[in-house]
Amino acid sequence: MDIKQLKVYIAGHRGMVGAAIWRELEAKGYARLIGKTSGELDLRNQNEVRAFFNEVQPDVVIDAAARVGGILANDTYPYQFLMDNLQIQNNLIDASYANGVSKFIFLGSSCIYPKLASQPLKEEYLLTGSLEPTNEWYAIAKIAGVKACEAIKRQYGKDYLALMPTNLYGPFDNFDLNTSHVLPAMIRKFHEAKIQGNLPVTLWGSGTPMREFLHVKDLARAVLFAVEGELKESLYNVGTGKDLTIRSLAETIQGVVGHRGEIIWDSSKPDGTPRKLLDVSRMASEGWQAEIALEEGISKTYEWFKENSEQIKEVQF
Ligand SMILES: NC(=O)C1=CN([C@@H]2O[C@H](COP(=O)(O)OP(=O)(O)OC[C@H]3O[C@@H](n4cnc5c(N)ncnc54)[C@H](OP(=O)(O)O)[C@@H]3O)[C@@H](O)[C@H]2O)C=CC1
Ligand SMILES: C[C@H]1O[C@H](OP(=O)(O)OP(=O)(O)OC[C@H]2O[C@@H](n3cnc4c(=O)[nH]c(N)nc43)[C@H](O)[C@@H]2O)[C@@H](O)[C@@H](O)C1=O
Repeated sequence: MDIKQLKVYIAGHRGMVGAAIWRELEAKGYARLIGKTSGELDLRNQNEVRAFFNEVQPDVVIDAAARVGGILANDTYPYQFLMDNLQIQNNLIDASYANGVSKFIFLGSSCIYPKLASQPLKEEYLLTGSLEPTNEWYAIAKIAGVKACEAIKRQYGKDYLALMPTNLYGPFDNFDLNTSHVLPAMIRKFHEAKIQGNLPVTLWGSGTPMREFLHVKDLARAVLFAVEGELKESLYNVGTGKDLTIRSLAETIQGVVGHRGEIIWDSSKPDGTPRKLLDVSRMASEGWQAEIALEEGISKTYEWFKENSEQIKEVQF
């Protein structure tokens, strides 16, 4: 059968990641994509999810639905980050298994690895140490998802796997200053400060933590690669393999935006994990690597932000 005729359900297709995967698959000719908003189908509700799978019978499921947010949101709403994510992924994985879905792709996050693990982070470092406290709730849910896919693959030989992306950014990101991740927050803060006459910009923490950033189009390419390929393992890191300090990121974004004011570091806000650089050699050995350089990706995202500033997404809990 032509793989492009498979029914592919993208859970969370309106989010930054789900929408990018939808665009990627659509552009490659996938003709039977399925998506439901959270208003149409609350994935925390097991009965609704079971009924949906019984009716639609997808062949492939991509789980890009989750409770997602930056460091402050994770730290402020531990119960939602733990429970919503467990419920969403358990319902999706179990309904997929029960309905004979042949391929399931689960998206986790690089925060699943121990806070102080050696760098770069290899897949086998999972569960070898304590987690970063600001996001341990979310990380524990994501680890359960990784393990559920691994268990199905091991016990039933099914192609259920987990991709662990590093910090992502791109069009349709969340630009709410309380709940967003750092990169969209910096774009918005520097842009708004610039148009108000280069006012000072306040950023969080010390600026010393290091982070790795992947453009969401690259992640969507990795998901397509996993849909079309037979990846051997059940867990793959997905990143660029390069990181930088938050201070350097700020200077890069300040340059792209053209802001000429002061930067103030608010030490009352958390730094989070000191470093979480992914070892991307496992994905590279399968034949996939990132393509979009950070500065190019930031410039494109800033252009998108300016063109869509009337309708930018602000996710509030
Ligand atoms: N953003 C990042 O930096 C990173 C993200 N990831 C992972 O990528 C995935 C997607 O993240 P991202 O696109 O950034 O997040 P978004 O917040 O942009 O999108 C999340 C999507 O999940 C859906 N969703 C949330 N709760 C429910 C629910 N109860 N029922 C149905 N749908 C629900 C939302 O649907 P609706 O819009 O209809 O409400 C939304 O479209 C997540 O698994 C995340 O862990 C991994 C690493 C980094
Ligand atoms: C993807 C990943 O995302 C989260 O982890 P995080 O990487 O720590 O998150 P972040 O992007 O919000 O911050 C990165 C760094 O940047 C600093 N920082 C400076 N100024 C701002 C600022 O204005 N906003 C934000 N949000 N951070 C700022 C901030 O203090 C921190 O040092 C987890 O949810 C985790 O679960 C997860 O998976």
